[in-house]
Amino acid sequence: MKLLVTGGAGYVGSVVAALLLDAGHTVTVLDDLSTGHRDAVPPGASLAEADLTEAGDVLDPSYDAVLHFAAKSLVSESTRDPRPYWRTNVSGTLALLDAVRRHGTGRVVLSSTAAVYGEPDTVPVPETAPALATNPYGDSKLAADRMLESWSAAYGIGAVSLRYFNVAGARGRYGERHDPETHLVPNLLRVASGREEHARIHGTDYPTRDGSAVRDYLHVSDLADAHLRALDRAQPGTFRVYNLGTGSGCTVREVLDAVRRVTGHPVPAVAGPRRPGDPAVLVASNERARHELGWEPRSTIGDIVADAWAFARERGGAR
Ligand SMILES: NC(=O)c1ccc[n+]([C@@H]2O[C@H](COP(=O)([O-])OP(=O)(O)OC[C@H]3O[C@@H](n4cnc5c(N)ncnc54)[C@H](O)[C@@H]3O)[C@@H](O)[C@H]2O)c1
Ligand SMILES: O=c1ccn([C@@H]2O[C@H](COP(=O)(O)OP(=O)(O)O[C@H]3O[C@H](CO)[C@H](O)[C@H](O)[C@H]3O)[C@@H](O)[C@H]2O)c(=O)[nH]1
Repeated sequence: MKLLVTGGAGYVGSVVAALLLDAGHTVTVLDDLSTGHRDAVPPGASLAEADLTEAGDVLDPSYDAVLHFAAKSLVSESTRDPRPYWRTNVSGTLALLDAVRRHGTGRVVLSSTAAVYGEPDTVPVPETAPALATNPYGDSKLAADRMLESWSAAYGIGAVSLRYFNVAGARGRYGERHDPETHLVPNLLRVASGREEHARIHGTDYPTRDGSAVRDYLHVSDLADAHLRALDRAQPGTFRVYNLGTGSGCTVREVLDAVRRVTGHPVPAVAGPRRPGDPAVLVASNERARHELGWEPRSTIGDIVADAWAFARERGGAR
């Protein structure tokens, strides 16, 4: 297939773009390089350095599908300064979907997020859980999700929304390079590599087995595999949502233990207050993705940390 990958210079988009190329697809990356990196675009893909609002100039009728990763995605930043979130995640998605309609692109796969569920009552969280986002990031991603649903119903697009839980790990030379970095695994590895003195545990008074928050950490390679399956199964005029996670969670302290074990470094950590807006427990129910996509996540938290550590060392971040 001929594919447009928005956000393909970013973390998840670059991993998926590399896998799509390996599978024999033709890939154009549309990215403004605001949080992505030119050298993260896999060789073999062409780069259109453009804003999402310029998607109409990049897409043309020869494309079979769009995989849409480009977004602003930091929860706390979205609370402090929501405008870029509505602009990129909603206006940008609208411009992209306008281009999709105009050029008759048949399929769209959207990166969505567990943040659309806010603080869910039911854990593991099924796709049928109420979407009650609790911050502008989640609200804006939910709006994009609903936009795509309406596009599918009205214009016959085969559409899939993949709601990721916590993505981590690396695939070879493709991994997480955010600045600032807020995610747990790369933050812990910065301490292991001697670039930071100590890690921070955001909250130790959650009602969980050790008091720290529980998340469902999914290897980025398992996540990428789900995209190829979703792309393959998208049916004209159908919109389908899938939660993507392993179905079980780790506490922050358990991830810290995995990092100490894998790296062999002590990784000192200090306990701090909860980060505002963080739910206690977020774990995916992945039954729908297993049954309908034939998807099975394979990696453990140990594999995730080992691959992220190899990536960090390759980039010269280790002592
Ligand atoms: N990383 C996670 O844990 C996680 C979890 C849930 C959902 N997601 C979703 O996955 C997607 C990718 O996340 P990521 O972690 O790879 O983020 P990232 O910041 O690494 O990648 C986003 C990419 O989009 C590009 N971009 C941003 N705004 C743009 C614009 N207006 N026009 C063109 N390009 C633009 C950036 O330059 C970057 O390359 C996002 O949609 C995010 O909401 C990520
Ligand atoms: O240095 C750190 C970083 C994180 N945490 C904790 O570790 C857990 C995971 O935090 P991350 O920042 O790695 O990930 P989030 O769960 O906050 O965010 C992820 O899940 C969200 C859904 O709620 C969004 O989808 C978002 O894009 C995605 O990165 C949280 O309990 C957080 O408080 C720490 O204790 N110390």
